[in-house]
Order: sequence, then structure tokens, then C-alpha cells
Amino acid sequence: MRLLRPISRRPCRYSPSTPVRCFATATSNPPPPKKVNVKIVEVGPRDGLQNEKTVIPLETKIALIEKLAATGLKTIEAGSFVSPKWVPQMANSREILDHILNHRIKSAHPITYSFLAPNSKGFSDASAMLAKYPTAYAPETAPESDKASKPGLEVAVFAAATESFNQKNLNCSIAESLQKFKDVITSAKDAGLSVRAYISVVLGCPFDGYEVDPHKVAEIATELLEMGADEISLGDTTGMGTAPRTGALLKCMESAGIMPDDLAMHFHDTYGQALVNTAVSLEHGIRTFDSSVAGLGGCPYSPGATGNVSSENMVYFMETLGMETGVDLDALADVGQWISGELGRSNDSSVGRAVLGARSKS
Ligand SMILES: CC(C)(COP(=O)([O-])OP(=O)([O-])OC[C@H]1O[C@@H](n2cnc3c(N)ncnc32)[C@H](O)[C@@H]1OP(=O)([O-])[O-])[C@@H](O)C(=O)NCCC(=O)NCCSC(=O)C[C@@](C)(O)CC(=O)[O-]
Repeated sequence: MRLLRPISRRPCRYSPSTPVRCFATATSNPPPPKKVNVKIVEVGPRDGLQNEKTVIPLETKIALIEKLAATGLKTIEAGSFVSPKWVPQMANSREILDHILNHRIKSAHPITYSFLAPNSKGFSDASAMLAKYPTAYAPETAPESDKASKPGLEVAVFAAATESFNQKNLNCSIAESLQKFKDVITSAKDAGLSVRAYISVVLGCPFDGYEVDPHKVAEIATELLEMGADEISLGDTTGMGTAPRTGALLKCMESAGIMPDDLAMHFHDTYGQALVNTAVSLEHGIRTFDSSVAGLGGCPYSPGATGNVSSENMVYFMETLGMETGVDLDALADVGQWISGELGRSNDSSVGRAVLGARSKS
């Protein structure tokens, strides 16, 4: 069990008043500033595609994951073990996991692939595949050499900050879903998988509006961390988050003793506030951000919500702040354009379009 301590008692690498880049004090020959790494979690193949109305062929989904893997992204959410009656688009996640384990997608660096599994049925479907290829992935405790040559795997559970959204999304109360997650998290840890836990609608709910209690978010996050989750991703599912409310939420998390390293932020860009909220999160020490290529996405249970902030915009934003993402923006822009074409929709990444436009002029 992870012990949570008040934030003031554990040395924090960053505080709200720390500028994102810290330059060394003047010397005659100051070394170049060391870049701060940020982790971009690409959620396009799952969050991005789950709400598309026409059935996307398995080959297209696999091609998307392979193309993303070649851009430098190190974490890719690849599918979801949920009821096909509820989310038909994710019905072939089993085949996607099979492909990842069986074919070892080519990449110049180790990649962790993440799959949603909100209950024991979802996890047992996923673990049946792991049993088929028991040595095809690198467990968390594997030696570095194994981690370099085999994919890492992560299981993601998901709760909500409001009862109404939890009921719509998972057909049970928050307490009941947390109970179900206990088994999933324990089994995932036993199998050597890392665990991510989402909390949706943390900054606004399609049913309860702005009435989301940040203390409730902190309470759920604490419970999930104590169950063994490695990371909590705070979802602004509706995109209703604003800079002051993002700041207030993160302050509340800090007061509850939840460390910035334990958190990721998951912004949808419905109101165009995602990067503003990202900047606030950076100031609070968060270094992991979810995004989806070409801004794909939208939650089936959040009417009107648009996609996640686009990965191209996120990478550009981080790199222009002098932070290191490890992602090749040009290559990512190509993937965004390609998948938009495959889906017959417009490319929703302004940076993606700008990169391609600038290239076509040169
Ligand atoms: C959780 C359930 C299944 C409960 O749904 P339920 O109907 O209450 O489940 P049940 O336990 O009563 O079982 C009913 C049937 O579903 C089957 N079943 C039961 N579980 C599974 C499973 N895991 N995989 C496949 N099948 C399953 C089960 O076997 C049974 O089949 P039947 O006997 O009728 O043939 C359902 O509510 C569900 O699938 N919900 C998924 C909702 C979802 O995927 N939402 C989108 C992801 S969350 C999100 O997008 C937000 C996020 C993460 O991106 C962050 C953010 O932006 O906020």
C-alpha cells in the first residue's frame, strides 16, 4: 500500500511558484539549461476512436498504432476491454493486444501500451491474451534489457467524480466501481502490469454542470493510489475546465497529499482551454499529459464533448516552452493527416495543419 504524506513533508521537485525552466545562477560559462522531460500519453487509438460512428477496420487501428509508435511516443492507449454492447468500436481490442504481443511493433525505443479494463470480465479477457504469450511483454520488474526489447503493458480503470456520470458510464455507483477496481488492480499488479486510473468529469459534468467537488476527486484519487494505482489521470471530459478551476483542483490535490508525480492531466478541448489548463498544470508540477493525434475523440457518455487536445498542439506547446517530449512533430503531423483522411473527417489539430501547410510551401 502506498502511504500518502502531506505534500509539505515530501520534497517536491516543483512548486506552483517555480518557473517551468530553471536556469543556473550566473557563472562565466553557464552550462546549457537541462531540458525537463514531459510524458505525452497518446490516447487517439482508444479515446480518439471509441466514439466514431462507422466501424473502423482492425487494419486501420493497427496501422494507426504502428505509425504513432514510429513518432517517438512512448505510451500509447491502444484499446478497451469493455462491453461491445456499450462501446461497439472497441470490440476488437483483443485482436489489437494480440498484434502487439505477437508482432512486436517496430520502434526505436520501448513503448508501453495501455488498455482500459473496468471490471474482472475485462481484465480476464485481456489476461487470457497475456497467458497466450507469457514472455512477449516486459513486466514492471523486468531487467532493463527486456524492457528495451519488449512492449510494456498498462491496465487502466476509470471512475468518475460525480455519481450521475459514473452511473451513465459504468452502470454503477462510484463506490461499486471502486470495489470492482480493487480486483482488477490486484490482478494487474500480480501480472507485472502498471496501472493507470482515470477520474472523469473532474472540472465539469454533462449532468451536474460545474458542481464537481474537488475534495471528492482527491478522495477517489487517494483511494485508487492506496489500492496500488501507479498514476491518476484527471479527466476534463467535457472540456469545461478553466485556468482558475484547474489551479483550484490541483491545490486541493496537493492539500490531500497527492504528489504531482502521481498525476496526469487529460484535457478535452471543447472550449479551447486545454493548453491554458495544461500551462496551469505545468506550474503545479504535473509532467504527464494525455492527448490524441489530430484531436480525435469525444466520450460516448458526454454529449457534445469534442476530442482531446491534439497531440500535435501538445508537442508544439511543450517544445516551444523548452521541454522535451521525444516526439517528432513532423512525423506526428503526417499521422494526424493520414488518420483524418481514413476517417473522412477534418484534421482538428491547428498545429498539424500548420506544419503540413508550411512544408507544402517550402
Ligand atoms: C462496465 C460495463 C461492462 C458494465 O455494464 P453492465 O451491463 O452493468 O455489466 P454486467 O456486469 O451486468 O454485464 C452485462 C453484460 O456485459 C458483459 N460485460 C461486462 N463487462 C464486460 C467487459 N469488460 N467486456 C465485455 N463484456 C462485458 C457481461 O458479460 C454481460 O454479457 P451478457 O451476459 O449480457 O452477454 C459497461 O458499463 C461498460 O462496458 N461501460 C464502458 C463505458 C466506456 O467504455 N466508456 C468510455 C470509456 S471512459 C472515457 O472515455 C473517459 C476517459 C477515460 O477517456 C477520461 C475522460 O475523458 O474523462
